[in-house]
Amino acid sequence: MSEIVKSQASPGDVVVVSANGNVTNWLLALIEGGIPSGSILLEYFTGLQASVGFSQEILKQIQLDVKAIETLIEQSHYSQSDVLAYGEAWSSLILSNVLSLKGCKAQAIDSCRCLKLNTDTYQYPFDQSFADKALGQLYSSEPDSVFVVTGYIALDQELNKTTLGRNGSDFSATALGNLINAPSITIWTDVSGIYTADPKIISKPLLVESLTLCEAQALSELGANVLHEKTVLPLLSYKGSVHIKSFDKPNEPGTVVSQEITPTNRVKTITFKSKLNKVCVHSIDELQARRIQKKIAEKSIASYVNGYDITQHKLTFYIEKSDVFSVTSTIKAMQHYPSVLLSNMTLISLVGQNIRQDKRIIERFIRRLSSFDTQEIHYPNNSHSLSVVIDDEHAEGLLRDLHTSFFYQEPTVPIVVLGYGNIGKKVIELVDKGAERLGQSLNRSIQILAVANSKRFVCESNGLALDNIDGLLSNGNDNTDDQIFSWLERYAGRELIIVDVTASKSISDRYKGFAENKWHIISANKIAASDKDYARQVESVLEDNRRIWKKNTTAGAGLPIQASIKNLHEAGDQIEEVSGIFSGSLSWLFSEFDGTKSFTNLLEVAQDNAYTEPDPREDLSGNDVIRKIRILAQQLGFEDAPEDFEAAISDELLEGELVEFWQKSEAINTYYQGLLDQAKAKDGLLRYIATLTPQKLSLKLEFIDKSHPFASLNPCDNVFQVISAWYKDNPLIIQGPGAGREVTAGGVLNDLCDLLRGH
Ligand SMILES: NC(=O)C1=CN([C@@H]2O[C@H](COP(=O)(O)OP(=O)(O)OC[C@H]3O[C@@H](n4cnc5c(N)ncnc54)[C@H](O)[C@@H]3O)[C@@H](O)[C@H]2O)C=CC1
Ligand SMILES: N[C@@H](CC=O)C(=O)O
Repeated sequence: MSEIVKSQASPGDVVVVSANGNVTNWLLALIEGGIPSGSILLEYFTGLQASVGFSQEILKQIQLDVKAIETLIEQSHYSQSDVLAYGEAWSSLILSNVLSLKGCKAQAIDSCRCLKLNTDTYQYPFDQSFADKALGQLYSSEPDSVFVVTGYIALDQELNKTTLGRNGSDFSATALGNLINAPSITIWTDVSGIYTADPKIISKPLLVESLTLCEAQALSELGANVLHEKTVLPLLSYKGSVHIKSFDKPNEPGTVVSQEITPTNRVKTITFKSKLNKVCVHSIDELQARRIQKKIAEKSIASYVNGYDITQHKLTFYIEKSDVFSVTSTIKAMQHYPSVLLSNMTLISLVGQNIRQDKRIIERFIRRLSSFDTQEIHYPNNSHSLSVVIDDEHAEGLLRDLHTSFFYQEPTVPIVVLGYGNIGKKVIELVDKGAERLGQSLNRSIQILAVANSKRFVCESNGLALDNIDGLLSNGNDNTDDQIFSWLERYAGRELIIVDVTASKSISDRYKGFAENKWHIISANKIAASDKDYARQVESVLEDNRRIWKKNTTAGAGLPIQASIKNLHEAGDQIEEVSGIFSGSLSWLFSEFDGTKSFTNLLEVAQDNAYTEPDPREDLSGNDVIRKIRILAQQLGFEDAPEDFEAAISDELLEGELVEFWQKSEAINTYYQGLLDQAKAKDGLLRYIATLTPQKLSLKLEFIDKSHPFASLNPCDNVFQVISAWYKDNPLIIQGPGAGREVTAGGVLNDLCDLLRGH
């Protein structure tokens, strides 16, 4: 902690400390007779001194203090607060000493010098003028020091030391921050901030980046551990920002709470409070009910789902099991008769500013509850939360269901199509035709929010009308500098699917950003997926954010080669080799090219049929197949094998710009006529064959025999021959069209369905 303070604090900053480790519990145990002496404290601080290296004088002081505490307790001459206050006092002495030893001038300050409560309860506010005077003196006498102030302790109205209850140090910190008008307050804790749900129950929940004050308050009232109700009280009048950060990962951004945060009107987090008991007090009027609630609050006991039934004259609420005795005796002392109706109940609440004003959120919440046997739904007084009570046994299941529903799935999934060429147009046409049926079968509707080509984009938050995208695009917004992404910023953090049907490197370079924005990706574009290091980074961010990257069409268009490899792997097969013809355009060209039409004529037809890449040289050079090989190699675990790739054309024919390429038609035709002649001479066929093994990734232009398994293909077919432990003597063959508008767009739709099903 001292390293964090040293690197982050400047002279004049206030650091509020709580007691080290278990010290408060041990002091309490000493008072209550749970432990006979303070030797455990002495052992602890001796060990701490050895590891942290604070001065021997402080250790001696602590030893004297522990002796004095033992004597006080023996003679029963003590107040509990006085004894408990030692924990924080020792912390502040140790931290200020360690900081000074590290060259950061620091002063230990007793918070009773500056924090005085105005009331005799734990309620805010503290005395501003008392704090101003004390802190003014401190600042003028020690202008170049960091002040290490004891948390948890303050003076009460009669100037007696008092403790501030559970999470008292955080309370002291926000109170002091507010009193001194600090621009920001950081609460250092053992978690990286506030999560969308308890990480002990939900694996890898999402970090909540920011909370409005209303959200923080609602959260704290629902018993959130990181943000206690009292901690939030001073923030109601505080103008700065509060950061909740982890001392283990100080460079991570954590969660920020501030009045400045713009409300998103969405569910930000789901709280979970288990082991609750329901208490009921019958035959009381509303005033008596309020008195009971006030008394319980004064005892610093949290009660939830408080409700007074005017017709039945009864008050009901939930409390933690450990508070039952204290609460029931308090109520009995007020001459009322409480009964404990239910035990082992859990309160689960959605929190987000104004969520109760959103009918869709309420409906979705109720729909999720319908498959669970819940006790009661509660609509708290504020409009920022929505709660349900369920028995402990079924609570985790409900939390998981709600968490998936509210953080990983939108009821209407927004889709953005990047690329409006051969494949993009067909994808939109298929979505337009099939969206309703798709929505029904998946129980989630889909909506295309935006479509872009390299020049223009169109967008509509409520979904574009898909029957006239051409018309819309002709008057669309400028996209020459990828301006669509400025518009898309509003969807950062929300579930959205990017469909990349461009062949663009600049779009591929944005995949990591898509993943960081918590967007799913479906790509037909092969560039990102074929770069193994980049693909790994993208996958890792997506996994952390529980998002999916589907890329089936990047090899074999609509053929299920990637899914088959994955299934065989998962089922335990060992794939030894995958070989075949992976280029749809070259497969078509080598089938059709018999010398009657020129090669470049056929190449133009292949381009019109959308078999080639936007730039057909990518096919002839081998680049397109090389990308497919690299994509499959990653799935096979062969990605580090040496590569031996050969182009399907000579290098000089590829030189220059695309227009120059077409100007070289004659030379290109002569080149391919030469290859055809060679094939005929051998009574063979020309094929561009890829082979993947753990030892080698290769791509070769070959003359094969007419009886070869890769000889009899339909024009444009791809063939994948898989040899594995299970398919050894008789290989698995996946064969069919490997390029074209329908098959590829159909493959993209398949990916979309799989993605929406969570595969
Ligand atoms: N044609 C096929 O059979 C198959 C194609 N693919 C892949 O699908 C992708 C698209 O192929 P086609 O539709 O044939 O290409 P295309 O050239 O017809 O369409 C590409 C579209 O992307 C747009 N674009 C380029 N840069 C952009 C940017 N920065 N932002 C937004 N849009 C941008 C272009 O304006 C164009 O509308 C390629 O990556 C290709 O490798 C994958 C499997 C099969
Ligand atoms: N240009 C590609 C299209 C599919 O990926 C090919 O020829 O196979």
